[in-house]
Formats: sequence, structure tokens, C-alpha cells
Amino acid sequence: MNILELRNIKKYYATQKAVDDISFAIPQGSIFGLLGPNGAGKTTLLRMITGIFYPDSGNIFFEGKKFEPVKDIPFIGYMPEERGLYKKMKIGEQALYLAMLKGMDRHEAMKKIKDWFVKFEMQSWWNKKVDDLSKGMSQKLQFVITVLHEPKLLILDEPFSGLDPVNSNLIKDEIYKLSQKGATIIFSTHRMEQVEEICDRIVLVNKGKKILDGSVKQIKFDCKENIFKVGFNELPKPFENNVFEIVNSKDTFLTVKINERYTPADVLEQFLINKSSIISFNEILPSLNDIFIKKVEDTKLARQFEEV
Ligand SMILES: Nc1ncnc2c1ncn2[C@@H]1O[C@H](COP(=O)(O)OP(=O)(O)OP(=O)(O)O)[C@@H](O)[C@H]1O
Repeated sequence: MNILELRNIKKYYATQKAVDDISFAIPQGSIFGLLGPNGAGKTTLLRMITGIFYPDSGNIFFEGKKFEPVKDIPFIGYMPEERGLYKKMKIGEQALYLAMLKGMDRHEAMKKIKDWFVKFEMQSWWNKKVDDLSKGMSQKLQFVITVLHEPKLLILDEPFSGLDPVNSNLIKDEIYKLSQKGATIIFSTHRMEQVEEICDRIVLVNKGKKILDGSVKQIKFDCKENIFKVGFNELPKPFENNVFEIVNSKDTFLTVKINERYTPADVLEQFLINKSSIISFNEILPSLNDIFIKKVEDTKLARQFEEV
């Protein structure tokens, strides 16, 4: 079952196709990465998923039914990249006010806020103003406010920006816990190593178009380039062959790219013929960062923004 499905969504600003016929589905319970370079159309997509903007055309489905912002919004938590807190309002009062706006009753909201403040060691902040918080502290507060009402769909735009490693881990752990409890998470970021670690599925957009869609594992598998890392007791002397090319040599390891039509067994055979003492042989899959850069570069010249 998909918690969210976008079908042929288009959104144009004056002269730009910010989102140009994008379709994808997000399975319930997944941690989903929405990726793309600056200006790709991610924020525009998120604003449509959260009912802030309407698409110019296309349809959005939430839990199988046509998305109705007024009805469905209570089930969605959105932490935008530009944080939206009242700077002069006291933190405790603000959390309570925003929780009640999401439909929680005062008593329940108060209890949940206190629990989260204890968990995040924020008890002493209650009477402070947002103005008095550092960037990382207001980030933690914004996260708590976003998840307080236990949304089914949690949308986090760059949730770790401004956080130190300890607080990043704290929030990461909470994201995993919310996911285990059944929440679906959309995670938007430029930090590929975080996506690789956290997300199970991704969509990559560029210049308003979708250019990749699938599980992280499958995408890495599909983009692999027949590169293997071979470990030796002692590095062999270079020898002529048609089977592979050496792309890197470090310590007692060679990284080799297998030429077309040859297999890993052919590589091993070459080294055995050469009497090299192999101790390890592993395939190297590309990192999401490499895939991101390559796909974005590939489409860079292929498609400029078209005039509407
Ligand atoms: N209100 C607006 N009016 C006109 N053009 C806009 C508006 N908002 C965004 N755009 C344009 O639409 C395109 C997509 O913008 P969007 O903010 O959705 O990208 P993004 O992927 O979120 O970028 P970033 O990673 O930099 O936040 C960009 O070319 C941007 O200049």
C-alpha cells in the first residue's frame, strides 16, 4: 500500500517548469529520500504534498484517496527548510500552541511536550524565547513540534542542518523509532551519505524532471560499473592483459575495471596465471554521491528549463 502517490504533477512558475510531469509512489512505512541539486523542484514538490500549493495539473493521492489538504493535513508533519517558529514567543507556550493547532487537546499536548523535552534535554528551555536559541537548538525544537502529533507521514527538509554530531544522532535515532512505529518518512537533503545510511527508497529530480526512482540497493546495483577491489599478500608486478584495467593501486590492493564481455572469473584467472597471491576480491558499488553527480551531469546539457 502506498501512503502517497503523485501522478503527472506539473507546477509552473511564470516562465519556469519547476515540476514537469513527475509521478512516483511512496510505500507506507518507508524512509524515502527526495533528492536533487539546487533548484531541482524538491521544495515545490513538498509544498504540493503538504497542500501549501496546488499543482497546475496532475493528481496526488493520500492513502489511496484523492489528497484533500484540509482533511489530510492533520496526518502530515512538515519540517520545512526555512524554519517557521515565532521568534519572540516562549518555547513551551509555542510548542503547546502549535500542538493544539494540529488538533491535540491541551492535556495530551502538555504531556507529550514534557516527555519530548525530557528526552531531548530541553526542560530548562520552557520559558526561553526562540530568539535566545542557537541554530541547532531551534532545529531540535522544530523537530519536536513536527513530530508531536505523531503524523503518519513525516516530511523532513534538511533535518540535520546546523546540528552537531551528537544531536544529529539523537534526531536520527528518533527518525528510526518513528519509522519502526509505522510512520512514513520523506527526507529531503543534499547530503548523500545520510541518504545512503537512512533511506530505503529514493527519487532523484533535476530541472523539474524525475531522473531516478527505486530502492537504494537496486539503484546502486543498476549503476554498478564492474569495478572490483583485489587484495594481495604482495602487490603483483603489472602485466599485459585484455581482461581488466587497473584504475587504482594502494598498499596491497588493486582496484580494477573489468572490460566488456569478461567476467570476475576471468580476472581471477589472469591473476592466477600470473601467480599472484590474492587474499580478497570484492565488487565495488558506486556511492549514491557518485550516482547523483553522474546522473545530474548527464542531464545538465540534455535539458535546460524550457519556456512555458
Ligand atoms: N515562487 C517562485 N517563483 C518563481 N520561481 C520559483 C519560485 N519558487 C521556486 N522557483 C523556481 O523553481 C525551480 C525549483 O525551485 P525549488 O525551490 O522547488 O527547488 P529545490 O529543489 O527545492 O532547490 P534547493 O535545493 O535549492 O532548495 C527553481 O528554478 C526556482 O528558481
